Amino acid sequence: MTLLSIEGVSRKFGNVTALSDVSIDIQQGEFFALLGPSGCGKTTLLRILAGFETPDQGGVRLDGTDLLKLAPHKRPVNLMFQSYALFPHMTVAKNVAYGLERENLPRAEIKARVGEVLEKVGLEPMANRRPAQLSGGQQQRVALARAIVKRPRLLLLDEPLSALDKKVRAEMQLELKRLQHEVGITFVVVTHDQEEAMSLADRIAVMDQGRVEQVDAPVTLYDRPRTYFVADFIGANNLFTGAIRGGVFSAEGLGPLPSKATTADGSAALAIRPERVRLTEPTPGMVQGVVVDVSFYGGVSHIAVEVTGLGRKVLAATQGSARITPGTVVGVTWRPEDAVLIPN
Ligand SMILES: Nc1ncnc2c1ncn2[C@@H]1O[C@H](COP(=O)(O)OP(=O)(O)OP(=O)(O)O)[C@@H](O)[C@H]1O
Repeated sequence: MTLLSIEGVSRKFGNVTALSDVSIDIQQGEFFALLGPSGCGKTTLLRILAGFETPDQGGVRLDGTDLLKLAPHKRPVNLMFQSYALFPHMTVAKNVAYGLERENLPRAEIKARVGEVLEKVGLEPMANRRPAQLSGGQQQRVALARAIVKRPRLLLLDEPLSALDKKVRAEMQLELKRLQHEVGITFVVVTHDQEEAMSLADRIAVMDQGRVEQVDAPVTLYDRPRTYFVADFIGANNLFTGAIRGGVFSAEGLGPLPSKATTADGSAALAIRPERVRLTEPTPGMVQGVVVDVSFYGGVSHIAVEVTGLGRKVLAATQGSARITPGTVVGVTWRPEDAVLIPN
């Protein structure tokens, strides 16, 4: 069931186009991510949903009602900020109760709801502490508790984990996912960190320069990128530009490459993941190159091959430590079905 419909939203600031005809449907109960490089417009879109920004064109519906007509505080939407914005002089419990107290709910109900939420985020034993007496990860949980205690239909999270160090961040990712499942609230998270988006979200909208490039599940974005930008942005990839003629893809400077062309003739790109690249004995007609670097990253090895005629390296990845040394001349190939063709 669609909860949120973003329909043809555009926004300009002077001559900068922050959003250009953005349309996205977000499902009830979904963990959704807006992912893209700095300046792609994701924060602007989040601010439009929260009500701090208005689009020049387009509409936004939540549960079928026009969200843009509602003032920010009237929207069944909560925004969790990057900086947690906790009140330093209030206890954890007070911080969480604050939003409910402002709604003048009965004391008993506030107490029950705060207790329930603190238990969910594992902070009950710390209910009487002040934010300064908590770790970064615990402060994060308070912020989250404060956002979900009001039971919004939609929770917006702006780079929620960027202030945490790597280890705490990994823990909080799992925690966020678990909590989202448990409370069943639809989450929309903004991030420029693709690993974070991939590990958290059910679906991701990849954005670039104010446009939505692709909306899909993480695995689909990885395996079947539909645009050059997505193929390049999500994970490591080897990309070749060229053209499809008569069902065969030929790369500029290299000639035909293994692929199964199902798309029409015309200019296109070919993407092949490093883990799909096979390095073999070179045979005539095969793409060839010289191994220039072998790096072991605990579990996987990355092998860089300077490809003849390309003036550029191709990256291969293998499990374990690679039994190949720099200077070796190799053939570079892959199974045709592993190559992704992206028409221009
Ligand atoms: N209030 C504003 N006035 C002028 N330009 C703005 C304003 N807000 C955003 N922009 C511009 O609009 C574009 C999109 O900005 P936005 O903050 O939405 O991007 P972002 O993807 O969230 O980037 P970041 O990850 O750096 O926050 C940028 O070029 C930005 O400079």
